[in-house]
Amino acid sequence: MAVLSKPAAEPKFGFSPIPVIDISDPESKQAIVKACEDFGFFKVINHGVSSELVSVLEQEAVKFFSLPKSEKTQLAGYPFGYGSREIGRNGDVGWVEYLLMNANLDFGSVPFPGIFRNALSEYTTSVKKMTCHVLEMITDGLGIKQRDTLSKLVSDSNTDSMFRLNHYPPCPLINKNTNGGKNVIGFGEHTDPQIISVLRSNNTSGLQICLTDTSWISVPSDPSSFFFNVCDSLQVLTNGRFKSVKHRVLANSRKSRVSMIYFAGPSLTQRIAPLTCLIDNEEESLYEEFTWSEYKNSADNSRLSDNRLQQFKKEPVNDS
Ligand SMILES: C=C1C[C@]23C[C@@]1(O)CC[C@H]2[C@@]12CC[C@H](O)[C@@](C)(C(=O)O1)[C@H]2[C@@H]3C(=O)O
Ligand SMILES: O=C(O)CCC(=O)C(=O)O
Ligand SMILES: [Fe+2]
Repeated sequence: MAVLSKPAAEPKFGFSPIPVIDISDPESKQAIVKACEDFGFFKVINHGVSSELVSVLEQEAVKFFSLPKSEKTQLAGYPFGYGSREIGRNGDVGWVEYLLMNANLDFGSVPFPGIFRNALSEYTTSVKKMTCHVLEMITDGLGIKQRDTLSKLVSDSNTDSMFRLNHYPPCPLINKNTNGGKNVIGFGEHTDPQIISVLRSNNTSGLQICLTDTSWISVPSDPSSFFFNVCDSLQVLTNGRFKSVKHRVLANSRKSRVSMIYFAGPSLTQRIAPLTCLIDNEEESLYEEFTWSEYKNSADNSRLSDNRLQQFKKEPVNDS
């Protein structure tokens, strides 16, 4: 598979610079805002999501991915269902298989064992609650009076939030003798289009975030924590103050990686534009308004690594 890239730089000082936020402490709200500005990424601890629930969901996901390919592909379909190697429908590939679904699905109706369906339903409910709590800490930290300004965008049962289970099998292509020690891409570089995404994985590393256009840093795995990722729509809502972080996953030669990601998105009709309460008198709005449905359609027609916000950037106004 043509998913090889140059070897990645490892973190430089042997420690991880990724901000760690204790969300049980209300004082953390400024630290979250700073993390969203500097990294577009942070790790959350003391989150209140049951570790038992997480481990049941992971076990059920592992069982699902170990089914014969014919059984898994019965669920195939874009954009909801099982996929293998192909990501999206525009030619992207990775060393990954996945289940992708609307997070507000009636899980009672999906053709999985009861224990899997219940875990999906309880996990998405619990992670959504945590996400709304974090979004409220962010609005507080930004000094926005109405605490639910962001959380209300993702809290309804009609939102277009998504849930994804990814499985990266051990990759035999990673071998110094046969591929010169190059990386194999599990999930290619991209930003997430939604508002905020919440990732949890097993103990296998592979996730990297891009801080500048050239330097990738590895995110040490931590199965008991959640990683929050600022997405494109939150970059727009904050008029570029928060950064939608570019990220990717590298395959591992020996261990499989299982990740679960909740993409908190708005309803299809929601209008996305910089929040007026965040724009100072002299400041210009950097983005044209769009509806989530417009943005999603254009995202679905793009390649993974495309800069999807580019077409919504306003031309700078020249005063002179
Ligand atoms: C190549 C693609 C896959 C993707 C839709 C797209 O056309 C561009 C955005 C991709 C992405 C990245 C974040 C999420 O994993 C995802 C579900 C999303 O909302 O946007 C995927 C899309 C997908 O896998 O369908
Ligand atoms: O699987 C992962 O760890 C990250 C995958 C990802 O970025 C995505 O599905 O959008
Ligand atoms: Fe992503």
